Parts: sequence; C-alpha cells; structure tokens
Amino acid sequence: ASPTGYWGYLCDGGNYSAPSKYQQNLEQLSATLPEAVASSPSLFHTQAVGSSQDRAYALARCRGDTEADDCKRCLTQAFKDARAVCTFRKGISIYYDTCSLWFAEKIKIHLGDLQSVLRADGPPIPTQCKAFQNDASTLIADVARKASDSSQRHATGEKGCDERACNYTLYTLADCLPGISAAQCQVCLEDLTSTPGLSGRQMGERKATLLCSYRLEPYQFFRDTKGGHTNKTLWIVVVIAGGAVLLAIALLLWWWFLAKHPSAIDSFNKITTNWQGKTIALFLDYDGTLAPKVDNPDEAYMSSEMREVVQELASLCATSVVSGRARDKAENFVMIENLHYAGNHGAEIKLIDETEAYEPAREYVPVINQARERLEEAIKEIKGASIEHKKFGISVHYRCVEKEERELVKKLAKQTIKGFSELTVTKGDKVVEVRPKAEFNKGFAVKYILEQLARKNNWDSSQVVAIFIGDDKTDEDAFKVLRKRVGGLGILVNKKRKWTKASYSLEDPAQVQKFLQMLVNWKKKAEAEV
Ligand SMILES: O=P(O)(O)OC[C@H]1O[C@H](O[C@H]2O[C@H](CO)[C@@H](O)[C@H](O)[C@H]2O)[C@H](O)[C@@H](O)[C@@H]1O
Repeated sequence: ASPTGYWGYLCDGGNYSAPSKYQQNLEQLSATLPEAVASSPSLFHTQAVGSSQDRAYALARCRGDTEADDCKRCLTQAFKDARAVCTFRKGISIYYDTCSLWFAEKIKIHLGDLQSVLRADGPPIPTQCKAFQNDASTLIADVARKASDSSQRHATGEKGCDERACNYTLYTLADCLPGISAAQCQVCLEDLTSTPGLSGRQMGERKATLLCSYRLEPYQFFRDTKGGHTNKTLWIVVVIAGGAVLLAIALLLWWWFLAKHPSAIDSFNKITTNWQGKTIALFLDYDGTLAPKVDNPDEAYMSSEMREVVQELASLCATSVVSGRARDKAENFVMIENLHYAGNHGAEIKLIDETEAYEPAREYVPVINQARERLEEAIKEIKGASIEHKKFGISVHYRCVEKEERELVKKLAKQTIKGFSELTVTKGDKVVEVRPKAEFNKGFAVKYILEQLARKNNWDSSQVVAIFIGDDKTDEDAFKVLRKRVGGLGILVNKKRKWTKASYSLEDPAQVQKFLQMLVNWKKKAEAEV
C-alpha cells in the first residue's frame, strides 16, 4: 500500500480548473462527507453538491467493522490523496483497507461500465503448496456467493491447508454496497471473481469496483463478529439506517437513470436532428409497449387509438412487431396487415410479402410439447399459476400467484426444465419463459429483418435508422444489437427498471402512443419538404 494507506485508485473524467466551482464543491464534500459516513450506522453515505453543470457527486463507505474515528480519518485522508494522485481530475475511485471513496461529475454506476482495481501482494506462495490456487479460488467464490445471498451483502470465510509440507489458512471478505439488490451484488461479484486476478505468485490479493469488492489474505484481517452485536437497539438502528441507505441509492439510481436515459418525448428534436433523408425501420414490442399489462394474458388488448397510429406509421416506414407471444397471437391482437411480425422472441418471423415464416427452432417443437405437459403437472397445485403454450416456447405465468408462492413457481419451472437439455429458461415480467437452446432472440430477429429488408429494397445500411421500443428484459437483446449499430436507437418503456442498454426512455404505453404520433407528424413533414 501507499505511505498513506491506499492500495489502488482510478482517475476518471475530465479536468477541472482552479479556482473553480467544481473545486469548491469537492472541498465542501471533503468537509462534510467523512463525518456523515462515520456517523451513519451503515458506514455508507452519498452526497451531491452544486448545481447542474458543476455538480459533484460522491459516494463513500467504510468497512463494516471500522470504528467511527478510524472511518473519518480514512476518508479525510482519501480526499487528500485523491487530489494528490489525480490532480485536477473530476473523478476518482480510491481504495483503502478500511474505506473507499468515489467522486465524479456524473453518476456512473452501470454494472457493465465499472472498472475494477486489483492488487496482488503478501508473502510468496510456497512452491510445495500445489493446491493453493484452487483453495483460494474456491474460497473466494464461496464467500462471494454468501455475500450476495446475505441481507447485509457482506460475508467472510476461511479455509485451511495443513499438509505437512504446506501449512496455511486463507481468509476472505467479500461485500457489496449496502442497499444494492442480491442480483446486482451477485453479478458484480461474479464479474469481479471470474476474470483472473490471482497473480499465481503472492498469497494475498484484493479487487474492487465501486459496487463490490473482495480481499484474500493468509492472515485474519477482519474482525470476527460471530456471536456479537445482537442487541435490539443495534438491530433497530441497522433497520432504520438500511431504509435510509435504500432511499439514498434509489434517488441516486433515479438521477443516474434520467441523466443517462432521457425521455424520448422530451428529446424528440435531438433524436431526429440528422434523420432527414434516412430510411426508418421501426420495431415494436407488444405487451407493456403497445398494450398495457393485465392479469390475463388473453385479454391484453391494444387500444384503437394505438392501432391507428401504428397503422399510419406502417404506411410511412417499415414497421415490425417483435413479440414474445406466438406470432399468430400477436397478429390477432395487433390486427394490422402491412406489418412484419416476429413471434416467440424471434423463433418465428414472417415478413409482409412472404408466405412462409422463418423458423430457426422448428425441430424443438416435440420437446416443447413434452416440457409443457411436465410443467402443467408441476404447477397444477399453485393457485393463479398458468401455462401459455406457444409452439416454439412456453410461458409460465405467476402474476396472479400469491407473493409468497412466486419463488416456488420459478423454482418448479427451472427444476422441471433441468430435465430437458435442449431447453433453457429466461426471465420476463412475472413470467418464466421456456425456450429452445437455439440461436434466436429479439436481437437476432431485428438483425434478420433489417438484412432481409435491406436486400429486398436495396437499402444503404449506413442510411438506415433502426428504432426498437420495448419494456421487458427480453427486449434487452434488441437494445444490445442496436447500441452497437450506427443509426440504432433503443427506447425502454419502464418506470422502474434502471439497468438497460436502451438510450432513451418512455414511461408507459400512453407515452409510446404519443411518441409514435410525433414520429408520424415528423415523417409526414419530412416527406412534404422533399
Ligand atoms: O415481448 P412481448 O410482446 O412483450 O411479450 C412478452 C410476454 O408477454 C406476455 O406476458 C406479459 O403480459 C401479460 C399480459 O399483460 C401479463 O399477464 C404477463 O404477466 C406478462 O409477463 C405474454 O403472455 C408472454 O407470452 C410473452 O412472452
């Protein structure tokens, strides 16, 4: 570690000048944040200072077993070191044994965007300890799993080797930022531990990102809290603090989401700036996008106003519905002829002028039929659970199941499908989707339709704007494809979900209709101007 104790850091973002408003904001943060963290029962605090363009965001925490004075001292030093090692840089993450500090001009806490810091040190691994790497990796993976399963998102563990020639005990601590979900914690720690970190030479190492970290040492570096801290007052404090932390994280995520995924309606002029003369290909999801979510999947009707605007758009640009529904079901709900339809998340695609559908998972139909029978048997006792058979896939719905029994439905579906090596499950909104392990998803469907349309219409692909509007997790496959494509635009329809590859957002089908109407008006005006 450095003379002042940090073991790793990352400089980020642009530079600020001195004196400047941003510098003042950082100074204010350094004067208040260490105390705020040290006096918070969870030893975690977030703060933002300044107005829009000079705003500085900071997030700081201390390890759970740190005394308040040590915590404050560590963070005060962290602000000083940050200025010394990343002079005039607007962003930094800096890590110490007992605390970590992050500040920046933008909130950047998308799991995929986080960079990790690694340090490998400690005594050399004795050459006779052949099992060291394996012991260390297994221990780290076990403790990481325990941390994401635990409500505190924190776990420790140890593992010893007492062979004659090789004697050691390894200690590990893994944790995530308090307040992040178990799933986010799991993904973060899996990312961190799956990439090779162990140097192969030293017995100790630590790795961290803003959201999670782990540390391995051949000595006990954390305080053993087994059997301690069980009094009632402490629990009350922890519960209240946990609530406050959750609220802070929710606010932080909301700021971040709005900054990163602005409303497609508010940004309409910006979005369409360079579209004049371009070919527009529009892709629309069905449930939650064109039609509001309802309890009974057979009653998810779209409004006639929505139908009118989609129909008008279809006459102005290539428009496709890309749904998780069976294709014929989606067609029956939408009831518009001049649309391309992809059903079953892309397992069946039919373009307007074609008589045959493209069906990349045709050979899986018999196994889907068998799985359907087993699934029906597995969930028959659970009130409210239902099966939607879609020829190339099955949806196991649990929207109408009592909250306490929903996990059971998911577990039963997953367990049943484990018996079918050709099938896999993905998650949707209150639904488990069973699909063939074949090469298709909504991303493939978008690519396939774009390729076919480009071939048939002699499109210059660099002049095509492809827009996908969708609300569900399975739409992320399409957002991912469009994010990588020049002229690609993903729009997420969701008020709650914050992790997405889409670039813009809309709140609900009513806003989708408004956005589509703006697109119709823009297209008509653009055509009149030619
Ligand atoms: O890709 P989509 O067109 O959005 O289809 C995804 C799934 O949508 C349907 O289920 C969802 O909507 C139902 C009706 O509102 C709702 O009851 C259910 O809880 C949602 O998950 C559809 O039934 C599935 O087959 C689609 O895969």
